[in-house]
Amino acid sequence: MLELISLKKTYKTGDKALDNVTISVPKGQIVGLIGPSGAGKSTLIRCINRLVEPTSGSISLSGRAVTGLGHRDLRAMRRRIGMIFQEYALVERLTVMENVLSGRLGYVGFWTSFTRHYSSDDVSRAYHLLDRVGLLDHADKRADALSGGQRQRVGIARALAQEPELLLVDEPTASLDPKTSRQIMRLLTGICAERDLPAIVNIHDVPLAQQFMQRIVGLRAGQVVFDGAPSDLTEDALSEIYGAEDWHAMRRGVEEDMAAEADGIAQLERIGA
Ligand SMILES: Nc1ncnc2c1ncn2[C@@H]1O[C@H](COP(=O)(O)OP(=O)(O)OP(=O)(O)O)[C@@H](O)[C@H]1O
Repeated sequence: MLELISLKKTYKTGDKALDNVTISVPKGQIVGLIGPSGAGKSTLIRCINRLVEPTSGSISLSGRAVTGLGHRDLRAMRRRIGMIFQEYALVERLTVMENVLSGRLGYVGFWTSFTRHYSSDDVSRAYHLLDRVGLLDHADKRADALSGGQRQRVGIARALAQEPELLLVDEPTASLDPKTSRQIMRLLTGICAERDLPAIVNIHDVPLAQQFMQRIVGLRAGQVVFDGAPSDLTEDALSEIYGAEDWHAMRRGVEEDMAAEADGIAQLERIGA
């Protein structure tokens, strides 16, 4: 269980990015964080693993405090939190396998990280994860030879190699086309369900959030203005979160895209492919 209590963040510039955020996320729950640009979504994600230092409030994971930890304990705590980024953050010249194994770096000593001789347990775990994300045949490819969707699969496998207790996911599909985005969301939610892993996903695409998230938290100007099931995300609730921003445009886009995808499948079926 992740617990955030009265979390506040005011940057040195005076920008109030988070204003009294209180939420808890039980094991296995996958929460979509939505809101307009500047609402504080990235700040919230980054406060949880203290890449950004909260101004006040408390954070705990499985009953253990995250706020107030010194350097050493913070490093140990960060192992327990897997992070998946929009831009994948892979090491381009390393192989898929090496990128996944780098998820173990928080656990190994300096010499292992320097020589990159991982234990056979680490290697077999990495193979297992590559199989789960559908990349077993690509283990020896360099990361820069992969498509966007494949790169995000490596990002997911690397985060899981840490054996995290929580996943923080920052706009995982922002650089992907709609069909690949849905495949990635399906993979991510499937993995969280299998492992009873809680996740917070910063997702700017409302229809995608509604389709895949179990719970949605809407932020506006650093405050939680919606917290509920995707089915409760009515037009009024969306107006409350987004104000004048045109979220209708996003919804139209996804409907057109899903219709095109269904059309393509029907055509393939007609020609017997
Ligand atoms: N490093 C920083 N220094 C000063 N202000 C910042 C910093 N990072 C973010 N902010 C401010 O904090 C507020 C919240 O920003 P944040 O990036 O968390 O929002 P967001 O909801 O993730 O936006 P987006 O969807 O555009 O990424 C904004 O007003 C932003 O300008």
